[in-house]
Amino acid sequence: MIEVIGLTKSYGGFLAVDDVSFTCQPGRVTGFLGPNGAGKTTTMRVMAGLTPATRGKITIGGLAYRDIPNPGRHVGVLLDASAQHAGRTGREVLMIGAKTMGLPESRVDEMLALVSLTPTEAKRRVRNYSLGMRQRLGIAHALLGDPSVLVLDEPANGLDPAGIRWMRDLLKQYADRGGTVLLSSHLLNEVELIADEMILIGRGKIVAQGDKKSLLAERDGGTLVTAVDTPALGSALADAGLEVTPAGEGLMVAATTLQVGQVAADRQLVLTDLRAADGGLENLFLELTSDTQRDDITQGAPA
Ligand SMILES: Nc1ncnc2c1ncn2[C@@H]1O[C@H](COP(=O)(O)OP(=O)(O)OP(=O)(O)O)[C@@H](O)[C@H]1O
Repeated sequence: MIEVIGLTKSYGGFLAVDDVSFTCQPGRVTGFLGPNGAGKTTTMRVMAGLTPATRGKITIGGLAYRDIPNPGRHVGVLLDASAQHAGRTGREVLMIGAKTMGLPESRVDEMLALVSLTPTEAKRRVRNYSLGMRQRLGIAHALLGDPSVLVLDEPANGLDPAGIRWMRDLLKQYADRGGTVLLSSHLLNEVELIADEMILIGRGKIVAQGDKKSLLAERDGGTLVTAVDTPALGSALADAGLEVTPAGEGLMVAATTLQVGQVAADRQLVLTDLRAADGGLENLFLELTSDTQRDDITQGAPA
């Protein structure tokens, strides 16, 4: 379990992360979402002991990262896939990791196979890797010590659609086996299918958090409906006391799909479309972060 407790990180007078608290549970994939510069990487850097917190703390399994013995055996971290030594081969990168953690060479081969880096690719120097290959190598490195917690910053960056699906399946299976996963992204649709829990951050502050279903359910979505005779349906819905507004070809109704379908059935009106207007997570994300976007450069300048 990862616990972030009242984390604040300032650079000079600039607050990059402002009193952030959340928990990542075992068996769940937690998506850490926010626009560019929201504070995701900063939070993860504190998590991995790379930068000290100004206030508050982060514990993993009850301990600060720096206090975990042989941390790679407990926490797999991928913060910047391009941060590897460019002159080393992929295999060498993993071999050094394995030696540091006291793992056998066979573990390196297992991980290379897991992330689909071929023996020929593994012998190539990292400087000649594509971004997608670097991400795969980074994921292999994070998984090397068979940790129970994974912290991944923008792991889908540079992966092609098949690669994104592969990663999604890998992380889901990892969580299904009881692992804790925290992954960040500034692109919602990338994590929408992976994450069970969502932490939305904007301008260093958490703007929403919870499981994906309840985040969506909290919204006053309404129903989008279209009929063969849409004007007749509009009158029927208004007669039933429901609030109706035109929306494209159809109508937006402040009611559930069941209520709308019932009115249509009572009047024997044929529907061509009936769906909950949840707006998708992308809209939720834009809505929740709209007033926390870094569009004010005078506030965005670190001291
Ligand atoms: N070492 C530093 N010194 C000064 N400011 C910093 C430093 N590191 C990060 N910041 C600032 O803190 C803010 C948050 O940055 P961070 O990298 O955590 O954002 P992010 O959410 O990961 O964004 P992105 O999606 O673009 O990666 C930014 O305004 C950034 O410029």
